[in-house]
Amino acid sequence: MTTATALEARHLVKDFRGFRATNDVSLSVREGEIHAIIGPNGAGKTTLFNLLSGFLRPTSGEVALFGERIDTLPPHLIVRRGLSRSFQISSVFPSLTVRDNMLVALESPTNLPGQFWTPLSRLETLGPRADQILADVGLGDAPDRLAADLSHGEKRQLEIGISLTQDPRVLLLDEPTSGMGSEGVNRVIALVRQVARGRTVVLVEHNMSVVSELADRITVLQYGQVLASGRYDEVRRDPRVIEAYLGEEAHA
Ligand SMILES: Nc1ncnc2c1ncn2[C@@H]1O[C@H](COP(=O)(O)OP(=O)(O)OP(=O)(O)O)[C@@H](O)[C@H]1O
Repeated sequence: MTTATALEARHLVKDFRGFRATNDVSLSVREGEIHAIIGPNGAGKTTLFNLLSGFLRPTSGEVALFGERIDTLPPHLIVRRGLSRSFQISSVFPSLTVRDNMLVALESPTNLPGQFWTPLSRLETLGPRADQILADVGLGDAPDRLAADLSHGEKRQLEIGISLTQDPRVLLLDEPTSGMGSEGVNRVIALVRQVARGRTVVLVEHNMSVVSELADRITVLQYGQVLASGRYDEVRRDPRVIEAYLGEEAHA
């Protein structure tokens, strides 16, 4: 049985005033897999993420979602096609409760056709959906807490919950464990596994133990180029990858 390609980059190039941050990157993410993008600082991971989600336009090359080009679309239309990315914590409104944050996300313009304000009755129908997603991301017992009072890890849970309001087929997560202690990291690993059920996940991640726990396949970037791509256990043995990035860890 062949697996469909969910997300594909074809010869992507991104230049910033003469500096080539993304250099002929081709990458294929299969439907249903967890795919990690790794690489040293400055390798071009964030730039690639921005290209995949439409927040940057490529200088050349293409991005395709389930076989259809999306690199010419604005981000909100890419979301409607089924690709959603977690934003940094800034997408959370600190002065709202956890549940109200979910309601705001559920009634955002990408979820509802053009209406600036939402009638109370509509918000009420969104409530059960908000509660379900909060339960899925492990915040089912915290609906009335102010987002400002959440721990760093809980904010990331809420943030992932917000990206799930779009019910994406492909979810992009940008360093979901950054700044967390081991307890938070373990919680996020479990959460990513849970949200990956029935969808495709692409994540940028620095923590190699998280990558080894979660990723079916990885793509290693260096100097804006793909150094290696494939199954985690194969790629970690690639001498070029050991040399460039994994270092001591790969010898362990
Ligand atoms: N808007 C921009 N203008 C100019 N240069 C940029 C811009 N965005 C990124 N760069 C450069 O492109 C290169 C890749 O940056 P990018 O943030 O994509 O790397 P990264 O792998 O995500 O790094 P990190 O792990 O440190 O987050 C860096 O040298 C960076 O300075």
